[in-house]
Amino acid sequence: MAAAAAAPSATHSEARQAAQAYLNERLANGHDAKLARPFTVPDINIAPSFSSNISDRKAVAAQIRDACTNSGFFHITGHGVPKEARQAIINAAKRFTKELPRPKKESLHVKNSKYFRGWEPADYTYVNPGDWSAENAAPETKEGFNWGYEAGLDPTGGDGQYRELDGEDVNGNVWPAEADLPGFYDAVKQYYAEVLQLARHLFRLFALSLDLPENYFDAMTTHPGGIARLLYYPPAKDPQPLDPNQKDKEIGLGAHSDYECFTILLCSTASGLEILSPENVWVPAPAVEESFVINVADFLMRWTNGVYRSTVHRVVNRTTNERYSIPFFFSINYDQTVETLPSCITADNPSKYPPVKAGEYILERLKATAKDG
Ligand SMILES: O=C(O)CCC(=O)C(=O)O
Ligand SMILES: [Fe+2]
Repeated sequence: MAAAAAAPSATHSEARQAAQAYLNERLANGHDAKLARPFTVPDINIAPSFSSNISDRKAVAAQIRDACTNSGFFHITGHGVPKEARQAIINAAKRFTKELPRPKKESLHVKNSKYFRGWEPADYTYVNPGDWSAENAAPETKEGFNWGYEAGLDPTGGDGQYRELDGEDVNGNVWPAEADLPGFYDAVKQYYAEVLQLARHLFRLFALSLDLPENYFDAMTTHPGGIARLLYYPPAKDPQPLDPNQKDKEIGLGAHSDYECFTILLCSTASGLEILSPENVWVPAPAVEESFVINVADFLMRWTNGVYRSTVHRVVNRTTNERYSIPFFFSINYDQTVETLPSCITADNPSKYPPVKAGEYILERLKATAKDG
């Protein structure tokens, strides 16, 4: 059953504690893990998935299933998102970071948003959320700007039913004034429209990959959650090569797993993203030209009863170059309550999770990473 009308939601603490426990467990264990096969981030050309022939679409879906049950990360090429839109959003990230004066950024400060939208300064988040009050707590080096879905960014025009993370009939986005950053909103809109439609397409492939009808998620993504961020990582002051025995001091973004269903990530430069293998080794995600990185996030892991893997990752800029990235975290309609997907329940793997409303789960996870959360 996908939608459960009167089903109770999971408690907030369940969402928070399960996620923290998972992260702790992943960071602490794994040295003895025996892998059935190498941990890889495969390249998947999804061009055949746009074919009218179902067997072509199923062939791509099979590759996605393989990646999601192994590393939980893959690259896609053949996605059809134009180069101009990708360049324009990287440029928008640079302009927001470098051209918007500090007082204008302050007026968009994320601390003023109960939905975590707006400007997130570098010292606002900590490498290990939870220890931010400890004396030696290290701030992350990244700076960012967050926004979410709004019907005006959706090429379908939406269905008029968007609800915020807490179910409110409002939209929590905040934007710089057009006069302060001319053309910024347009670049965001052009890119967001592209990745939103790509995400809906990918969800159809996820459905096939999970032995569900291809349109299984369509009605759940008519006014979906879709938080995106412009991220800036400053050059390393003291660049250090990746070394499992050394403790990195300059962490751009601390170890975490993403919260929603899956992430579509665009990066300006090759290096920086590192993925934690089951043996507890940080593996650099290799850059693939023209590609996006796709990774499974926690809500989908939960929804698939753990069949699909949400994998811990972090970002360390080990170069003296600036790094920009644009993650897009795709969710379903925030007001949708879900139960474990039927194709992921077997006699050996009974449902592990109670029903949960998408927005409530994600809001709780966002609160847990914030300073005052
Ligand atoms: O900047 C990146 O490459 C990854 C960002 C990321 O993991 C996140 O924002 O969750
Ligand atoms: Fe992430």
